[in-house]
Amino acid sequence: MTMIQLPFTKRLENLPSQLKRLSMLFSLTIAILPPIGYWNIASKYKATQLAEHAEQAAHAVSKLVFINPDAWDLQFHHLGHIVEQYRPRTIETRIHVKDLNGEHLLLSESHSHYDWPISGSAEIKNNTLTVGHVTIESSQVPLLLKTLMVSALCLIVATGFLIFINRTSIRGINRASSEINRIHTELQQQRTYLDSILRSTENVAIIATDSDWNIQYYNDTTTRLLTPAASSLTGLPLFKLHADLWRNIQIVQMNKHAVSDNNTMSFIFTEVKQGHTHHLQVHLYEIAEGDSPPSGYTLLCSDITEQRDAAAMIERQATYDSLTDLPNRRLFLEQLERALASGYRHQYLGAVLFLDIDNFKNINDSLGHAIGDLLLQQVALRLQSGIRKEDIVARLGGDEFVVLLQEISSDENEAIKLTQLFAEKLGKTLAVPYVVRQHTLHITSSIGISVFPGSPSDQPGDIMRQADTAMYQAKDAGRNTLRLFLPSMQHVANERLKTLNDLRKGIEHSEFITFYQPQYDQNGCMVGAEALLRWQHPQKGLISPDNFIPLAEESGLIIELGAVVLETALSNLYSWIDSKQAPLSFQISVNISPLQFLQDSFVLKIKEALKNTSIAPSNLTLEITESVLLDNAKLAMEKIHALRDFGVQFSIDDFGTGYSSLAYLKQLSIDEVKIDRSFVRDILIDDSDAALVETVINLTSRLRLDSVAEGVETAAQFSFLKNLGCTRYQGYLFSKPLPLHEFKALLLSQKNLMSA
Ligand SMILES: Nc1nc2c(ncn2[C@@H]2O[C@@H]3COP(=O)(O)O[C@H]4[C@@H](O)[C@H](n5cnc6c(=O)[nH]c(N)nc65)O[C@@H]4COP(=O)(O)O[C@H]3[C@H]2O)c(=O)[nH]1
Repeated sequence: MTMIQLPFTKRLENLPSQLKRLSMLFSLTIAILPPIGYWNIASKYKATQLAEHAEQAAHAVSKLVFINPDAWDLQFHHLGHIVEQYRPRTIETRIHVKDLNGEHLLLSESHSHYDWPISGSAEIKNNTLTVGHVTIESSQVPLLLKTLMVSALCLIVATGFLIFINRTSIRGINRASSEINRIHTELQQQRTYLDSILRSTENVAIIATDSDWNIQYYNDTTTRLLTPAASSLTGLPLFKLHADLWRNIQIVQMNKHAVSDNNTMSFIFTEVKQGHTHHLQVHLYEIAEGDSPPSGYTLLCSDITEQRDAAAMIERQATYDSLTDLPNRRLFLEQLERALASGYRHQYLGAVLFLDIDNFKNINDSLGHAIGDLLLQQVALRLQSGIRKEDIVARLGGDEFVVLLQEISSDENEAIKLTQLFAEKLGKTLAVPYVVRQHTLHITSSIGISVFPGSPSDQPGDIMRQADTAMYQAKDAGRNTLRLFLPSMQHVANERLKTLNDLRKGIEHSEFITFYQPQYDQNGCMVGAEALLRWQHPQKGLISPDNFIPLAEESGLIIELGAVVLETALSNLYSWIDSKQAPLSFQISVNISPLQFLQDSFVLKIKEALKNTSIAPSNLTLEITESVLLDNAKLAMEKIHALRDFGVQFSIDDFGTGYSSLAYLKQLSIDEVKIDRSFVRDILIDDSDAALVETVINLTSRLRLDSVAEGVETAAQFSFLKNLGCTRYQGYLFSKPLPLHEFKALLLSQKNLMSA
């Protein structure tokens, strides 16, 4: 950056002193030259005058010599008379007439003082012979006095001139100079200010050119941003600074109307420097007055690479899932919209596969989110490698994935067949065991398929909903399967959504009540009861748990419901024991859903519930299913141990229906095993069921565990089980699950029976 130079101000500053010197010189000249000139001229004139008079006098004397050559020098009187005639009248003079030997013949004086004389002399001739001289002298003192007077006059004039020059011109110049200096200082300040502004625009290269695109000004950023070859750019044509940028400017100028706003043109220039892509935002301003051609151009270039990268990153974050790097719901819906339009146009069918990992929540909750996340990443990779290039796989969130298959076939049957085959293959690919850290995980998936376009009015949201509905159908059908969306499913999906809303409202309005089903020992004594949930729906009446527990588990609402049952059952037990309706040892069994059990705060919540209701921990039996023990046995056992140490009892519910192995039972730190009612039901007709029940009872007795037979409906079943050594019984033979008041009545009758 260069500062404004004002050379004339420097010269102007020097002007007064120069003028002063000049005027002094001039005054000196005025003071000196005229007197000298006067002196010279006047003295020369006087000398000439004296010489002329001397000449005339000598001539007159020469005539006398001619007449009397021998005695002329004795005729003093006559000589005196002659020379007197030629004496200058205006000045005082002394006339000498001398013979050839220099002897004075005559000395005639008109005045007595002749200091510092000047003289004029002429020869007296006798024919050609010089016989003497006439010399006329005069004093130079009067001339000197006059010269001094002239000098004095000139001095006055010179002094006056000096004073005049000083008073007028020099002061004026000084004033003008200081005014110019002030303006200059102001300009400098403004320039400095502007410079600092220009400098502060660190990321903006500013270049000003003349009308021929030669650089007139540039800031420091220019050299950094455009890395020119030349060290100084001033005067350099713009195309030499950056040939590619120059080409862009030319193109922009050609398409001025398309990109310009009055005299401003903007464009983005992209270049690759050392393997990195850089984006420059360029603003080009024409410097022009009205319609006149531009007198120059200003270019502002700023590096917007970072902003662009950030925008691209934000765009990516908005459209991609950060965990799996798959497209997210938004991007998927956009692609689906395009696929719908194109499929409809070209009469090709496509499909959306809605995929959900079965029981993923259990993995996530039991092994931790980190393992869950790693598993999802592996699932994403398998899905991606299993699709064609033109298909898209996206993650909607959690363990939900969607696959978009485009242009499968123009024939509907063919499209459905191919999609089903593809979905089956995908399901198998996903079922291959995963190794995540030290865990080997087995998963299955439920897949819902929607083939599109069904109707021209189909929107992406409709297709997604249909695939989602089909996926839920697959889940309901026992998981690890796939379902194709059928219009009838929509009704089921709507019902499901409605039930979920009702469920939420039901919790809010305390529509859930607890029933109690008694449990008996071998002697027919009531020793405990199982708390069973019911939904007292305002319109639909009493709803059985089989109709809402699965949905409550899927939606997580089971946690709230489970807490309600636990609290209600414990506080009721307290009042029964307190009122002596039930013995101190009376056992209350409460079902615990896997989701409840997997909660980190589970142990704490159970302890708190017991403390809040003042129930001894040994009165509470928690019924858990085997599945909670399978996924993360270590953590499950830790929780069981913590609560057993506290005194709480544990029961394995639905024993025999899942993966239960009798060997495994040994390692479980539990108190009882509940034999599922499906085995009890057929115990007298199915030998294998009878054998299994017998084995379970034998084992539990050897392990000193209680065995509870569920669903005992007949006396025959009861006696068969009793013979096998089953310790407790629950079933319609004794009582159905009862509402509180009926159960209390049952307790009372039992008490009366005992005391009778
Ligand atoms: N056919 C027949 N059935 C009998 C007989 N004796 C009892 N039952 C039924 O067997 C089920 C026993 O409960 P479960 O195995 O824990 O099975 C329960 C349990 O898994 C779940 N459930 C019920 N209440 C709760 C709860 O509070 N929390 C949780 N997490 N699940 C619950 O719902 C399931 C069904 O409960 P319910 O419909 O009450 O069905 C009850 C009961 O009514 C019989 O002799 N014959």
